Amino acid sequence: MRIERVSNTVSLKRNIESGTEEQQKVVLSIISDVRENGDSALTFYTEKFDGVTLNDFKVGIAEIKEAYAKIDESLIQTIHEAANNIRDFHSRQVKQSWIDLKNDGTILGQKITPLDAVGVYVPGGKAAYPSSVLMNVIPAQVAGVERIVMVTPPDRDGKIPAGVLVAADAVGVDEIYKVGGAQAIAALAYGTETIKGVDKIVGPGNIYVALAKREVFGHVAIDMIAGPSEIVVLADDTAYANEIAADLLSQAEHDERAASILVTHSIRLAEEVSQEVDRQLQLLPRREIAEASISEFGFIYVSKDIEESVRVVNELAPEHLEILTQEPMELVGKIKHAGAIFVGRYSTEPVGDYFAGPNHVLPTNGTARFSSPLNVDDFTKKSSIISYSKQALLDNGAKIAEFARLEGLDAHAIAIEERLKSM
Ligand SMILES: NC(=O)c1ccc[n+]([C@@H]2O[C@H](COP(=O)([O-])OP(=O)(O)OC[C@H]3O[C@@H](n4cnc5c(N)ncnc54)[C@H](O)[C@@H]3O)[C@@H](O)[C@H]2O)c1
Ligand SMILES: N[C@H](CO)Cc1c[nH]c[nH+]1
Ligand SMILES: [Zn+2]
Repeated sequence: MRIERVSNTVSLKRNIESGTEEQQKVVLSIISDVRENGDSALTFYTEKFDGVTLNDFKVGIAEIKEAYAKIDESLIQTIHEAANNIRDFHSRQVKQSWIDLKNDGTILGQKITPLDAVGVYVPGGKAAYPSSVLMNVIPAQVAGVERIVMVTPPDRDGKIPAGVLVAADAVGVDEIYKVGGAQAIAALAYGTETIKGVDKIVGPGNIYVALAKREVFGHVAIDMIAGPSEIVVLADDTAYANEIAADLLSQAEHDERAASILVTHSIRLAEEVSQEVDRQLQLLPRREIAEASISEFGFIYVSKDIEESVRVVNELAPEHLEILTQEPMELVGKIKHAGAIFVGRYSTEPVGDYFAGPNHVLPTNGTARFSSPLNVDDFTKKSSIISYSKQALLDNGAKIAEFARLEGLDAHAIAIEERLKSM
């Protein structure tokens, strides 16, 4: 793994969300085809990209039963346990509607309402992600969303991976369609004969999914454009090279464009981790993916001291940050930008991917500077409540009318003045 000794420009940005011109064209034409031809376009693109002809996209009870038969009972229990942890964590994010009664009788407030219908995209091309089912569905349920629709691409046998179906069933998703890619996003946004449209689409996916989400944004809401996984490890001399290497590779195996970075002021650790990464790489089943990711987007940044390490981490604004130093908790306050912060040796990143409770759908590509992990608020919206009292209008009406005239909006002012006349 490449070691860099202090460079001034550190960035994780990979500018992949815009895709190539060709990919943009493909996505636009898929979306317009689905808008025009509905289910028959879904059939066409499922044949073309997933290599299977489906007469019915909806997953039935028989398929779910079949899935259960393929998964060990202990694993089903683990899925339930993870779901409980995720539900517990997200329950703490729930915000209440509120009202404020002023002395003059005015009532101001904020009403929080769950979205009516949400579409969850579960990626299914290179790997199956039962954990992503839990991470996307549970916060929507906690928010109170009534209709949750899951879409995911079928395999060449026209099936959905058993783990994905079991996870969906474990949390009570009952509307599941075997369709993936840009065509699934278009169906969720605009609806087809089989799939009724939703209000918001969440969930990660490849470049076709990301471009399609960006394209339908405005007609429906989206959560974020989540790019390939990223991990930054901030470590000092007390950390273990073999553990850091394993953690770096845990994200590298997701995608050829994943980014795995170590930031440390220990040259000894940098050299040991570099060798360990090369050694452990050879043992991985998904070696080709991890190798491509490490060689193109992975590096070790050797800083002057721990302060510089912290500065570099904030500049990177990574999706995942692990702090592996002697007193890791002491550094947490200094981290301004990171999607999820894993503190100390026992908080290896996969603990968060699967089980601890916080969401694993996180901002990537430096967007942790201004955005947050997927959370319950993503599935609600707020309405303001204004109930002005007679006294409040008497006290403030003239000022408001004057303000309206500053904008040249006489009808606004008159709406106030008509009332003041009769008071
Ligand atoms: N951020 C997270 O929480 C998180 C979680 C899980 C996965 N991921 C990421 O999601 C991504 C999943 O990507 P994936 O490809 O494995 O699955 P995917 O489900 O996103 O994409 C598969 C679909 O892409 C479409 N497609 C493939 N080739 C195409 C082409 N040439 N033209 C048009 N459409 C085409 C097909 O319809 C196919 O069904 C990975 O980058 C992974 O790292 C992120
Ligand atoms: N690390 C991924 C998000 O970047 C999420 C995931 C799902 N399964 C394993 N990992
Ligand atoms: Zn992961």
